[in-house]
Amino acid sequence: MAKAIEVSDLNIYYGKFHAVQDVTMTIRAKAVTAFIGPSGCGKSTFLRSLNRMHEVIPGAHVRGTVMVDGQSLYEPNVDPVEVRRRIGMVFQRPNPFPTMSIYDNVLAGNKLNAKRIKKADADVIVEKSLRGANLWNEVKDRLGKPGMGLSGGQQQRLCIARAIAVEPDVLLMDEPCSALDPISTAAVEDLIHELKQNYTIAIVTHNMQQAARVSDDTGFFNLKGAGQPGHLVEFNPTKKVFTNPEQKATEDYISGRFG
Ligand SMILES: Nc1ncnc2c1ncn2[C@@H]1O[C@H](COP(=O)(O)OP(=O)(O)OP(=O)(O)O)[C@@H](O)[C@H]1O
Repeated sequence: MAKAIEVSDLNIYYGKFHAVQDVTMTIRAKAVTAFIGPSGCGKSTFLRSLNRMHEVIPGAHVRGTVMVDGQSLYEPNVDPVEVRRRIGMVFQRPNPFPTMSIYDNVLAGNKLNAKRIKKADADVIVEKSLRGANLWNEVKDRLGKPGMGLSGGQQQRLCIARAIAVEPDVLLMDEPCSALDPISTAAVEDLIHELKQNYTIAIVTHNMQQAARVSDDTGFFNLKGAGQPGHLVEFNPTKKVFTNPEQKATEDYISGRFG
């Protein structure tokens, strides 16, 4: 079930380095939220803090709160592994498990999270997830073949199938199309559009046309200067950000005057 994420006064650190400062926003359920901004402003760091992926780096920590469905993700009694199941992630480079079949790739997350899954149940999950990722028709006759044998765009949709197979509440995507050709990019963008009917989606993208095409809300992050933390300059409906931004810095960025 799609859930909203409420972020309040979030500060993110790598050891002593303050990477992201004071972010407050609501990421709406069943909508796509894009994060844009120049390199190094903390978009990926912020995205990874939303499912506690950030803290796998030694010394990385946050101050502030991230609430999903009324529960704070950073409370001491919350299991980060469970958080990452509920809030899935798709990365820049498609990363199917190279030795696994397409079928087993889809189930990889389920097998990590559960005990044994009956074959009949597994078949249902695989078909549903591949259909959800718009990949079923292309792979249904070769489910036993390696995931690595697919094209880059198909591999990325396989990774999306793997992410949705565990039925998360939220999908985080970190530049999911940056390694893809335009046709595969269009397929993934279409898929994002369909997935938002059931999921809350947050996406980091360098491509402003992509943010404008796929997202409902956009957050523009910026840096005050080298060595300074990134911060959220503007968070508004995408239409507003791209046609009538509130902040001059946003307008400068989207019109290509810097970044
Ligand atoms: N593992 C890490 N250890 C220490 N500092 C890091 C680490 N990862 C990122 N940083 C620093 O945190 C800041 C934000 O980086 P981040 O990758 O989140 O930015 P970004 O906006 O996603 O950049 P890009 O668009 O280039 O991917 C940068 O100063 C970066 O050098």
